[in-house]
Parts: sequence; structure tokens; C-alpha cells
Amino acid sequence: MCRSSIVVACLDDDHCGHEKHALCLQFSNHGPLEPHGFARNKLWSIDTDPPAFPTNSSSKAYIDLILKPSEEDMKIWPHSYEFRLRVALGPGGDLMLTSRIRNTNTDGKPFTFTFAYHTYFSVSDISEVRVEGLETLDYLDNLLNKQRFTEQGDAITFEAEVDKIYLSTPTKIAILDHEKKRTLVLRKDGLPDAVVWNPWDKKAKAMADFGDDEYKHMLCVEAAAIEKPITLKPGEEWRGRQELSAVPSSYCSGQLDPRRVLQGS
Ligand SMILES: O=P(O)(O)OC[C@H]1O[C@H](O)[C@H](O)[C@@H](O)[C@@H]1O
Repeated sequence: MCRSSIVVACLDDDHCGHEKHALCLQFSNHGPLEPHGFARNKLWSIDTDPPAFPTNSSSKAYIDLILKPSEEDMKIWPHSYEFRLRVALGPGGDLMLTSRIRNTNTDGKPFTFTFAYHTYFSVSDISEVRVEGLETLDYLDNLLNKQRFTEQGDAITFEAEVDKIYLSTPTKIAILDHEKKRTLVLRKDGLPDAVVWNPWDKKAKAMADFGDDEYKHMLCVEAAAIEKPITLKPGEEWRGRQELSAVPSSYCSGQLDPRRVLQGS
């Protein structure tokens, strides 16, 4: 059995094992439930006989984790569902996360949810990092009551607390870290939004499970579906996929295809 907020993969050499620098999953929910939803605090089981991987995929290493509600869970959120998370590693070290959520209600009722892969990336120095792919997009600012603004034309850089939900984002977003000589590339499917979060100094100090200076070396970029919650009728299934790759710094800005860089084609 596994917790949903387990470290699925550690992307950081220095802080391996610290959840804040690892990859977490959240099944978010609007309404009277705990912040960020309940899925990350539940026990998951491993599917020992998972369906085969699509034959066109080069990945052979994967595990399927399953979350279904217990009777206790249904008292808090009265819906029946199956949540299948496939964690797969590609031959070049890419990490693929595929979530499938199916409404298994037998009472005919639909349910609605929001979703985010709550990914903490380790970076050398937050002040030197930039994010490409979100410029000129609209966003909701979580620090200003979710007011809607439009981002400027430049790549995103960081010099203060940020907590934004970018809307209608492209399928590829890049986090350029010159000092680490690497670019992290996030590819996604079925997840139109992207949360960008760094607590900066004051909030970091106020967070019990976060070191005072850790904000300098992390950045959350989260593939998400938040603005338009997903509604599933009984029998319907939703799928949301995120793929993470780290590519050497020879990777050029604007050239968002890590395979071309790695394979030199
Ligand atoms: O402490 P966590 O549960 O990991 O969440 C920390 C942060 O995550 C998100 O990205 C939210 O947008 C923030 O508002 C929140 O404070």
C-alpha cells in the first residue's frame, strides 16, 4: 500500500527524501474538504496485474496505483470512483504520470473535481530561474482573491512570492536553470491550467514543514485542471497526463523538444 503523497520520484540530488522537493499528486476538490483534497492522504493499493502499456510506447518500467473510496471515505465525499495512477519511467529517465479517474457511482449521480500534479522542482537559485511557455497568458492570482490578469510578454522570473493559476496553457512548459546547466521540460495532456508557486521568505518561515531558506531552491509548476472543474457521469472516465524530462543546458530557449536535444536530431 502507498500513500498518495508519497515521493513518486526525486528530482533533486541534494534533498532526496524531502517531500517538498519531490513529486506529489493531489486530487483537489472545491467545497468543505481539506485543502488540496483528500487523495494525497489516502492509502493506495498496487495493481499487481495492470493493463498492458500501449505498444507504441518505449516505456517498459511502470506501476499502477489504485485509489478507491472506503465506506468511511464515502461519509465525507459520497461518491464511488476508481482513480488509477500509472507511474512510468522512460529509457532516458523521463517520468510519465497518467491519471485516470472513473465515476463508478451506481446511484446515477455525477461528480465534479479539480486536479493538480503538485510538482516541486529543485532549482539552483530561484532568482536565476525562468519559466517559458506561460508568457502573455491570462492567470488567476491566488494572492489577490483569484483576480484575473494577463502576463507580460517576457519569460516568467521570480523576485517575490508567487501563487498563480495560468489558464489555457500550452502542452509544453520549460523551467530553465542555467546554474544547474539543465532545463526541466513539463509536457501535459488533458490539463489546461498550470499553477506556479513559490512561498518566498515570509510564507516559508510560517510553514511548519518547509525550511526558512528552502524557497530559494524550489519552484512548483503544476499541471492542473482548476478553472473548469471536471464533471463525470457514471461510467465516464477522465485522463490527465504529465511527463517530466531533464535536458542538458545546451537546450536552447524556445526549442521545446527534449528528444531532439537528447538525440541530436
Ligand atoms: O503545502 P502544500 O500542500 O504542498 O501546498 C502549498 C501550495 O501549493 C499550491 O501550489 C497552491 O497554489 C498554494 O496556494 C499552496 O500554498
